[in-house]
Amino acid sequence: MPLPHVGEVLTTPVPRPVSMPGPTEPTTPLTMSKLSPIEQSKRLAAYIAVDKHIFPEHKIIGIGSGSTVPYVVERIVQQGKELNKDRVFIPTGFQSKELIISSNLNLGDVDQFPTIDVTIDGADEVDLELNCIKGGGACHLREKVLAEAAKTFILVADYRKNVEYLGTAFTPGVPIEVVPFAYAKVLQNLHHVLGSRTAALRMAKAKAGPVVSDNGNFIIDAPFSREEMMNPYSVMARIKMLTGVVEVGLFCHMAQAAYFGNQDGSVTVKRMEGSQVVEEHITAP
Ligand SMILES: O=C[C@H](O)[C@H](O)[C@H](O)COP(=O)(O)O
Repeated sequence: MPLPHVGEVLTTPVPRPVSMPGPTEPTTPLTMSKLSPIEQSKRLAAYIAVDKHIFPEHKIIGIGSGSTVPYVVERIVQQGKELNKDRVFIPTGFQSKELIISSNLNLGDVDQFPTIDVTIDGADEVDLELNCIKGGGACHLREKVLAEAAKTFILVADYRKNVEYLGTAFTPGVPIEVVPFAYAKVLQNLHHVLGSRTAALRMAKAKAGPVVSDNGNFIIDAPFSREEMMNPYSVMARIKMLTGVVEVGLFCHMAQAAYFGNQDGSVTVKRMEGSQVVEEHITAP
């Protein structure tokens, strides 16, 4: 599949649920669909990230979680059955597992494939150095394993997630997965030792009691000050030292690039070039 160039008009079939068969679809400019502006920007970021990073030689592909990732899978499906028949897709949780199955893609797991060619995932926020907060959907343990397993780890998001410092727009705090029997002690340590005074157990919305992750664990959301979040690696390391913590939703120095769909139909790309992050804009009218 040819890569889009800066300024190129991207055209694509009108989106439909990936599992829904249909006649040959008309080609419509990406930004002229019936999706809301936010959904359009998510889709734009996802499509360009797939076009730029998922090549025919990539056979083991990690699929992240969240509301942007369905567009990643949609674009992968558009690469065609011939390319996808020899590929294996590794999910980061229940949602992406269902997505892979319903898209008729081959499902695998990271214990069979501990080395992944490319993982593409969403993010709750991404900072200037490509550090990010993940775990707004409680999937960050598996997501981090798949990010580490990947030769290339790519983030996709809409423009609201593109920030200077983590914790700017995503305010619930750092998601922390903890083993259930240790949650009260971890909370106490967060409040009194690490100074996250409002850290709280994440409660379920349509169930009495706490959110339970795909791994059977609880989630704590722990806010930290702007000053502390300017050094997310240090925050992550201190949380990770607390006994009972399984994983922290701060991904530091892991992503090679992040794609943000903008409201004007362009995509902002931040990518590592050596040890520097460079930024460019791709226009997809
Ligand atoms: O646990 C959830 C994941 O880290 C998601 O990738 C993250 O919350 C972003 O999701 P969305 O694309 O829906 O904003």
